[in-house]
Amino acid sequence: MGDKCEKNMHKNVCDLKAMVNAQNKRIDELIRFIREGSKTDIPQEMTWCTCNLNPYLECLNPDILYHLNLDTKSTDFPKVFGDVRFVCLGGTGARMEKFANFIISEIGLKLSMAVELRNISADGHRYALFKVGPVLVASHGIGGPSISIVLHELIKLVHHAKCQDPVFFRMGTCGGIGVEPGTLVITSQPLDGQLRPVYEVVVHTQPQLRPALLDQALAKELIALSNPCEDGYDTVLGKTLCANDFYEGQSRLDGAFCGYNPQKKMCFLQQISQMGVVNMEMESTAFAALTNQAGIRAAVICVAIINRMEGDQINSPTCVLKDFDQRAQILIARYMRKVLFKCDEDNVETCHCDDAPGCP
Ligand SMILES: O=P(O)(O)O[C@H]1O[C@H](CO)[C@@H](O)[C@H]1O
Ligand SMILES: O=c1cc[nH]c(=O)[nH]1
Repeated sequence: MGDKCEKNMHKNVCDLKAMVNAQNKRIDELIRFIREGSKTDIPQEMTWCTCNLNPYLECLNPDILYHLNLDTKSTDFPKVFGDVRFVCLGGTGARMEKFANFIISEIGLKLSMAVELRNISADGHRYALFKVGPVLVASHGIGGPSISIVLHELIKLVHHAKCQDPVFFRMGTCGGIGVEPGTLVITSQPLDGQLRPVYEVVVHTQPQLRPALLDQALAKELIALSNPCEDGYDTVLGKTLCANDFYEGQSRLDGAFCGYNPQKKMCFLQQISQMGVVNMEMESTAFAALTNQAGIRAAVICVAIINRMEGDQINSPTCVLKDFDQRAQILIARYMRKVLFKCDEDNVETCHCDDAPGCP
């Protein structure tokens, strides 16, 4: 009885503490708003501020990031992850491990020969997680629910680690809408299956529509880093349709079920193309909504592995798909070098690499 009472009291104290903290943060925000008023031209949703996060997090001691197999008691988050500046996500563990290896040389990081790249979350058996200096690399599986879970945990990770203004990327594959296979697509606006710029989360039976917003300046910065003549492929900016399914959800004719005909499919693809949609994939709305809610700058870069105007089946040879896979990685590496070494690709001699990790 005494124990139960104590537990209840502890919970009430925790709830009260969380409420007071949340209120204090709101008051701080209000004061800042009154002081700075319209001088502040940074949209609030694009400012990394932990005050947007769940106030109950402060009561968790330890906080267990179950799917990443990490907790704040056995890992010193600020020490291990505090230097993270980029968080890169993609569908599969194997692709993300390759990216982690690629980024080691791309950012001139010197890993001690004795230190092997290690999947930090291997024992969680859900997602892969690698750390390469200031770059955290994770897999997210397929679809909104899967990426949502790993994003909750990664956002908590960067929060607990006190990372400074981290930038998140989703790098993936997609079906192109009227673009050549191999084209790199940077998402300007993700749309859900109903063509709404939102991610729908059902809470207590009620659908909540969260704005699926990406950082437009970051998208433009990435486009500016592409070089179609040298790269040998196009990089385009456009809207992305985020489906909940690979087959019927993307109007394919090759799923196990299909309740429409080829004319209806083409009509749909043309309709979305006219709206400015250039590709389809399956995670961009969740990714944009969660990062936006946390005020984290984020971008989605996917390579088209098929032009859906011309077919449904992915029939490019594995070696071609491997080459396609590298394209988003190359662009993201350019961005990282630009940020870390403060240099333009065209003007390498003006680089300053004082705050770069293990700078050669
Ligand atoms: O290539 P990745 O990043 O895994 O993403 C795309 O590929 C999967 C479907 O094959 C979906 O998850 C889609 O979004
Ligand atoms: O057509 C495609 C290709 C990759 N990923 C998708 O979601 N759709």
